[in-house]
Amino acid sequence: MIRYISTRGAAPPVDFRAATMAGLAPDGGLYLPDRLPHLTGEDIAALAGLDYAATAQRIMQPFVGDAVPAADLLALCRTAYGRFDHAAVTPLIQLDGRHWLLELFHGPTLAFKDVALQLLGLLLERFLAGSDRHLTVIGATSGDTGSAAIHGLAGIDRLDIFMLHPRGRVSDVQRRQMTTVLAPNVHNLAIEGDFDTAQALVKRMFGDPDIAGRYALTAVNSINWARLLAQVVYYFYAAVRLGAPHRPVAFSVPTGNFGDVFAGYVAARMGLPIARLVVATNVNDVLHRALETGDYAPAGVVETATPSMDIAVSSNFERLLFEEGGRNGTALSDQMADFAAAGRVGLTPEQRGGIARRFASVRVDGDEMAMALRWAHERSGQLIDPHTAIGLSAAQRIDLDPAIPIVTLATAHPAKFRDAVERASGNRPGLPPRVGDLFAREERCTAIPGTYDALTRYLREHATPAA
Ligand SMILES: N[C@@H](CCOP(=O)(O)O)C(=O)O
Repeated sequence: MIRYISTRGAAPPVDFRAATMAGLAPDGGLYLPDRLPHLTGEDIAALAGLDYAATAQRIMQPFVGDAVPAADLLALCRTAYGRFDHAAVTPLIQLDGRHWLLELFHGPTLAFKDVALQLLGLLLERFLAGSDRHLTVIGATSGDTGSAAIHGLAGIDRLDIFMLHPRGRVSDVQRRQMTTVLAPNVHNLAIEGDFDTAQALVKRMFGDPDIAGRYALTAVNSINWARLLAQVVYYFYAAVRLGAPHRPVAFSVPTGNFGDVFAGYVAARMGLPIARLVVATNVNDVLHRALETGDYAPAGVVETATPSMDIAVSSNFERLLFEEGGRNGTALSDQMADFAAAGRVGLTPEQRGGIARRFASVRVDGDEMAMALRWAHERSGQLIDPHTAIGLSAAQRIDLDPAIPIVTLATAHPAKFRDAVERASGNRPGLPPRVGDLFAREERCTAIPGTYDALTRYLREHATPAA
């Protein structure tokens, strides 16, 4: 059975249930499976006959093991993906002979995060039902994770969620999707600072014995392995529909925290013929620079029309460094300590070589994003969101055999970023029926300074201790 090990090598291996409920490993590392199951060409071809929920169960079961029996996992997937308003759950849209969009935004909060967080909510609810524990979910969001997590976890018994977003730096739709959920277990905190301020505060809490010892903390950001696992599924689902295993497919992924594209890497390592994974960044380009130069050196973040990607420190890059560094927890732990001390770290030749075999990267600025957005609109009559346009622009510029189809992950519905879409295209997307009365709903949110003291004070006043 698959066990979960920490990238930092100093935490005991655990099963899927424990890894999911913990979020982050106790040594500060990120959980990864101790081995990846391999799918043969025949296994992959057999996925063609399955719908989305059945594909999800088939891909995830080896990772989940007996933490959830097969029939139950399938039922959870049917419930989670039954909440999407497209029969294909994640439909593929063709733009031209080569370019495709994989629409991941048909869930309750109109972003790809729903694919994982609808299921994660159900998994946490099930795991809690079989225990006498209370969980405190603590998360940081630049807009999409927060709304998807809140919609996945609102109302769950014995679970509270504290979601930090950078005040004034998320779109009005993103904010309201969070702050209009008034369930008593939901706490929205608007902090002074940017997403990295919020993410650093959250990570610090996990390493603080005073806090982590008092509350059973868990994470719903992509540092939680279960988030990524659910995202591996749509790479298989899309590639099979485009001819895998007989034809390789490339993916272009707009990314900030490296979670979504790392899920594609996992799919490739499991045997899916992925010709290339394109890391598409906006001008906050730490990932592009790391891939180009081998120097992982976060810099200050500037505000852009693609706020979900306005991130300096990319949490899941640690997972890639672990995988491509020979899965050596001690070496990775030293590398991360150097990173913490110097604020930058050099990749080893082994890491650079491994990464170059699977990934390419493109930095896309605001004008290039707007051009891709307009191109998609002219080509398909469809508005795309600015993050998707970053991915599409990168896909158009990548040097790849033209016979290989390239799928851009359409990570959010354009209505989530109405102002930016209108600025780029002159067209304002309407709000889909799902969120039609969003602007008439009451909001609840607490503004706090972006300091550890302010956050822990709030938590002590509002969270439930573990025992
Ligand atoms: N873009 C994200 C930032 C957090 O990413 P996650 O995938 O680690 O949850 C957001 O929308 O909040």
